[in-house]
Amino acid sequence: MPVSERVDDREWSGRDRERADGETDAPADQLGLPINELFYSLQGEGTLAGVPSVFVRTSGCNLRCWFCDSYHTSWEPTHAWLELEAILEEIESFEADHVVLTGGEPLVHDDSVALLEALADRDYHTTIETNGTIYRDAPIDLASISPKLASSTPTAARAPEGVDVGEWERRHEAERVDLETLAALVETYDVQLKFVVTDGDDLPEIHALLEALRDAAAVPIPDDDVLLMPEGATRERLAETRERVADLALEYGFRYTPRLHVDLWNDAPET
Ligand SMILES: C[S@@+](CC[C@H](N)C(=O)[O-])C[C@H]1O[C@@H](n2cnc3c(N)ncnc32)[C@H](O)[C@@H]1O
Ligand SMILES: Nc1nc2[nH]cc(C(=O)O)c2c(=O)[nH]1
Ligand code: SF4
Ligand SMILES: [Mg+2]
Repeated sequence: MPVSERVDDREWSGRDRERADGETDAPADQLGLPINELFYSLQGEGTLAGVPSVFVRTSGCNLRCWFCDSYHTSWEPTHAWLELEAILEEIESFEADHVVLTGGEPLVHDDSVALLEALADRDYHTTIETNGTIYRDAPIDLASISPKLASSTPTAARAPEGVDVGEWERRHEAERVDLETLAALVETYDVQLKFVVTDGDDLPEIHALLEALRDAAAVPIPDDDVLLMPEGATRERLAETRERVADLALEYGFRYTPRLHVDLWNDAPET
């Protein structure tokens, strides 16, 4: 049965809820993670686009992008809490060399490190999809960092349908960029910086962020590691944004990344 269809049989304790918001982690006595879905697909984004990979999607995020294409890991987190051994068993049931750990924000969870260590022991290539606000020391082959721009911040006028953004406008805005953390990530790991772009208004902020990060980091950050990704969780929306974003990549000399999985399977779960 797909993990996303399993019902978490534990009560939603206060602690679970906190964890889903990304503030605490799993019970100290068991290694495990809140898993929203676990599936086999083609990497749809970034420099490894097209590579068959197992995706492990943790639940819970410290941010709330208005456009989040994984609503059930951020705005309304749902999950089955799986022990590490069960997660590894499920991963190993697929024929894949690549594992992508994503979320939600996978780095809010202490046990993401234990999972990455277990995957490295088994010789998997690991990619982590992260918003770049949390640093952890772990065996990561590619840190796929997607720093969040001002255009991601939820407001009363720009929120998922039926959602009251409440304190999240302030909280998201306060936490979405942490230069020191970004610098530590780029100094430690092979990285790609994957910006979600809607239109040309996003470019000055990308340039300013890159300039500040290049000042803060002790390693060079070539433009080749900077990718512009069109905003859009559906084929319909991508049809509006992708050509504009491709033109911006050409104009400014950054890479463009498609969202292959959206082209192929639209917004279907487990793709
Ligand atoms: C759901 S996030 C999970 C990982 C992490 N929280 C992050 O934001 O990088 C996975 C990727 O999808 C991107 N993403 C989310 N919603 C999107 C949308 N509507 N259009 C384009 N990219 C989106 C994120 O920027 C990130 O690169
Ligand atoms: N196919 C596919 N590729 C992806 N690359 C990053 C994803 C993510 O949600 O982090 C993702 C995803 O959800 N599906
Ligand atoms: S940081 Fe990632 S998971 Fe969190 S709300 Fe934004 S896109 Fe969604
Ligand atoms: Mg996705």
